[in-house]
Amino acid sequence: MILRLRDLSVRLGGSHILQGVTFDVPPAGVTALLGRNGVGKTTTLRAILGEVPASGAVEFGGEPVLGRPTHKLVRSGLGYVPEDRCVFGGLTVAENLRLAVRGPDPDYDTVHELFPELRARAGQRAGTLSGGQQQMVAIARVLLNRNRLLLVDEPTKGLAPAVVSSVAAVLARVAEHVPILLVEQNLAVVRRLAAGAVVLEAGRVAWTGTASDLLGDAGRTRTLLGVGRS
Ligand SMILES: Nc1ncnc2c1ncn2[C@@H]1O[C@H](COP(=O)(O)OP(=O)(O)OP(=O)(O)O)[C@@H](O)[C@H]1O
Repeated sequence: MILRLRDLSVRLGGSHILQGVTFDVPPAGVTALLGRNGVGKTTTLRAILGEVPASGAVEFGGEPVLGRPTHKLVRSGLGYVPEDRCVFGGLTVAENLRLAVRGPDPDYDTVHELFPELRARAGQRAGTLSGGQQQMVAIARVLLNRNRLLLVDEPTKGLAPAVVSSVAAVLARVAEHVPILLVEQNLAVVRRLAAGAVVLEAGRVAWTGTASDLLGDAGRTRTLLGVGRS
């Protein structure tokens, strides 16, 4: 397993947000982290990254990492694509990418192959890009560096269907080389990308299994996620 969470608990603002989250992420493919709004998916990613104080245990690549500073985790190969994308709107696409480079040998080949449009728009200010193009910048940024795991938070949120499909296609290609823990509300995207699924409910793991077992059972999907088949 590339990532193991054991009894992860987070208290924020007087609320017990994560109440003992335990699951594993295998070293290949996409694992979906699912659940209704507000169950603690983003908080789980942020706790793994050390962005919020947490108790319990997190093992990344076999090493205990809970409490390690975020920048050290990122440097050790944990890539994060946050939900709000966090591109620097006043800087160009090329500058946004350059700022993300960590090592001496950034992988621009992969980035240019996956995102030819970003090369064409290298001089455009990122703030003037569409939401989908900004998401591409956010994903491209982590791919410049070698990662052992990517945490990707709702990459298709707010995007038009055709753009959702291109983001999913890019993530499918990325997942051929690096495992992804993916928070995603769009179940068609989950069905297309994810092998495993972990469902949170009120700060706990309510279900784990294969994505096809989850999504192939309309009753289970409705009970756990509050939605019908998409
Ligand atoms: N810094 C904070 N202080 C207090 N409460 C917080 C804080 N951050 C998150 N929460 C609360 O923790 C709960 C879980 O939030 P989180 O963003 O992890 O949920 P989520 O499953 O990612 O939701 P969504 O699908 O809506 O993005 C929510 O009730 C949220 O309001």
